[in-house]
Amino acid sequence: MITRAIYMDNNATTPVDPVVLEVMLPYFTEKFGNAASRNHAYGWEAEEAVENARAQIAAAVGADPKEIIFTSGATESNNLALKGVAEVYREKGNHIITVVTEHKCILDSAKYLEQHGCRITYLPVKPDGLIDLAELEAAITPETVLISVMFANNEIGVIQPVAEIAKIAKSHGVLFHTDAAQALGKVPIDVQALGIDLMSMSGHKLYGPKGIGALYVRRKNPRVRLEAQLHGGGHERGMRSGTLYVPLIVGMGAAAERAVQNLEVEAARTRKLRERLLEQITGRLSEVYVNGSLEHRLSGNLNLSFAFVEGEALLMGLNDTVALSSGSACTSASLEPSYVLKALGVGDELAHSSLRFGIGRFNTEEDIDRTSAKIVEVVNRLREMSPLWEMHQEGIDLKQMAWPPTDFLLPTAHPERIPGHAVQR
Ligand SMILES: Cc1ncc(COP(=O)(O)O)c(C=O)c1O
Repeated sequence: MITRAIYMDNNATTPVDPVVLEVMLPYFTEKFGNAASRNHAYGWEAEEAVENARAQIAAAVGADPKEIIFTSGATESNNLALKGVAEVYREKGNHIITVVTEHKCILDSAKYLEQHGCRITYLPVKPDGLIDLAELEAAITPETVLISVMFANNEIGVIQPVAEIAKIAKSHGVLFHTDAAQALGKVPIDVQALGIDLMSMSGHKLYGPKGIGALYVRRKNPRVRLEAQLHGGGHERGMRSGTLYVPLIVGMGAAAERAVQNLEVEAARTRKLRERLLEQITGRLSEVYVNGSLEHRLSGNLNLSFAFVEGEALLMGLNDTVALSSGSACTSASLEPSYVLKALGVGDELAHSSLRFGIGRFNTEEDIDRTSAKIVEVVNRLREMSPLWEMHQEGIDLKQMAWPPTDFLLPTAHPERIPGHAVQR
């Protein structure tokens, strides 16, 4: 019998919760109507299900149901937010501010807009992954129409100061968009209290299905206007045409409702699991570093660099036991080190030696114990094969040598940058 590896890559995607699947199933079979069919019960039934899901999502984030637009996922929501705002507000200005550590779908949308007459400011981040609010404010000009800063990062889980960003944006009359694909269901979100104008969400990050997402678009104070990016039957108040995928919408609604109901308890549980994992790993291995702030972070996320070990080799040694991502493989098919880790100032070698742990709803203490035991075993085995590790153990100062390259897997390339967060033992 093949035993499946533990799944601990919940920032990449989450399994559909069986309770959510149960709610979705009838909409694939007997309740198959088109939500836009106004002439018969099949259509009415589908429309009712869509509106129920819209209300569930709105309630999960403190919005009005009319402010929720269904899309195919956070990628589409982010494209619609950036391009939709840029087109409508062009008369006011053409400047957008975002951050270097955003998801590629924000960065690539920004790049596209740059090719079409927009000016984009890409804010840097501090070594802990947070933006500098003074730098944000200084970047605003009379031409600025939008600030887009992600709620929580997909690689390092770092949570940005969203309420403060919104306040700055509002005081300058600039719209504020946040990509909350990773945050929804893990961090309490109230778009009114936080002052968010547009917010992207995704079904498959919160134990709902893939291929479905939503965009929150504020209707009052201010009323945000958007240029549609998909034209057709005028669905979703004309902002996103296309026949609604009812089963997925129903699934996302149920998933959002369930995620926020159990939010506090689940966040505390996953935080404890993360602490257990970190303690077990750093208690038994030296030269392990935490990437990004531990304080301002999603409870289930951990991103670690293991000096003197190559991340891909580490993953290969682990993948019969646990499914994780590395800081080099997750961004693209190439083995470029993660641009997010590089933005924190992590050297190439330590970025290449990083692993992302995404602890989720179905992980247990036993998963943590098995994962840490295997990591310790594989890291020790790989380090034993490394001549650099041997030299390091003998106390040879590798920095003083002409060979190897100066920052080659040296812990000194990385620590001290995050006081209190670099775990060195
Ligand atoms: C922060 C963030 N934004 C956007 C996306 C894209 O979401 P989707 O897969 O729903 O298009 C992801 C998923 O990887 C993400 O983590």
